[in-house]
Amino acid sequence: KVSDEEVARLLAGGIPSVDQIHPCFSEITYIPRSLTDAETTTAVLSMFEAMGFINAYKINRNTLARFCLMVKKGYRDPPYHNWMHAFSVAHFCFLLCKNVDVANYLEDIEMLALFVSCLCHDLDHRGTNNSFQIESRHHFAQTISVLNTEGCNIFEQFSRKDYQRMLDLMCDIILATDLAHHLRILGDIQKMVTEGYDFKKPQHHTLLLCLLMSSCDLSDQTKDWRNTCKVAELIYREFFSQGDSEKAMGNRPSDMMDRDRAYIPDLQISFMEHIVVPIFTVLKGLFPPLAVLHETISSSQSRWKRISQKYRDQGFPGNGSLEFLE
Ligand SMILES: COc1ccc(Cl)c(-c2nnc3c(C)nc4ccc(C(=O)NCC(C)C)cc4n23)c1
Ligand SMILES: [Mg+2]
Repeated sequence: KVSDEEVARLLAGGIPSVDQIHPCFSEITYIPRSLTDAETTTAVLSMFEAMGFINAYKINRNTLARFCLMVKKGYRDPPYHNWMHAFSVAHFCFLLCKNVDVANYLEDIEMLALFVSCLCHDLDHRGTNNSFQIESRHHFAQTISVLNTEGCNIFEQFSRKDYQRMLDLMCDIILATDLAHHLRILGDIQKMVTEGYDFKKPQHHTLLLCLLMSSCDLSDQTKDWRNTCKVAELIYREFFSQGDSEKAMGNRPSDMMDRDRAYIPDLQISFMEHIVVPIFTVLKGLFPPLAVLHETISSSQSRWKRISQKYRDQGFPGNGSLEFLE
């Protein structure tokens, strides 16, 4: 699946510093989707290097390059849940590592597990989300199969104990990307922040890893309005094609997936209110420097409300089309 030539080509120029990828690459406002697909694989290597993982964990560069190429190939090409999504999720994890003192909250191995889980968390996503099926198990299974591929196991030099810990961490983190799981533990996360984070409590580490994974998974919402619109366009293109195939099978899709019944502004208002805002509110509680992200999200939320009102007043059919995205 990954040729020696591809690996050699990726490593040919050496691993650039993140500032060579882009001077603003480590800033909280940087938009990872601005990079071209071709630049992303090198950028992943640069992030591994910048976070000190290559030296700290004696990761073999050839193995790392092959692993990254293998993960990238492990993504299909639906409108949203593709490699660019995984890359942007991993970039936000890098931003957290560089802009917040996570080292006071998590062990290094937990940070590495989070970053690798971000890269792999939606592996082989088909662009559909059958609620009855816990797809996150499949994404974790795919992660294991990448690690078991010849020349791709970036953790092969780990002790048996550390290797087992890494796999347990990635399993917990990737299974946490299921939104239903997130909604179940949100109360515990909020309680943890109110009580005060306790580094000595393993449960606090697990809850924090789940919170950080969810915030990375939704980090598109922390960028500018143009990015928010672009992402909404991709998400609903994916949702509506699932709805179309459900109709073709004679089933009635949920409103969210039905291009004839979805009213996108209201769906986004509800998604922001129930999922995005609570996550970044609790994140701001833990890490005050991230308050700026909460402000961005709140302004997007009010912008969706203005759009919703405007198109209601104009008797907008709300037929799921996206031309309202000014
Ligand atoms: C963190 O895990 C996921 C998994 C899958 C997706 Cl698509 C997303 C995601 N990422 N960006 C978005 C945006 C902009 N809008 C969304 C609107 C609705 C839903 C959705 O799944 N609603 C049903 C649920 C609440 C029971 C997800 C949306 N979403 C995040
Ligand atoms: Mg995802």
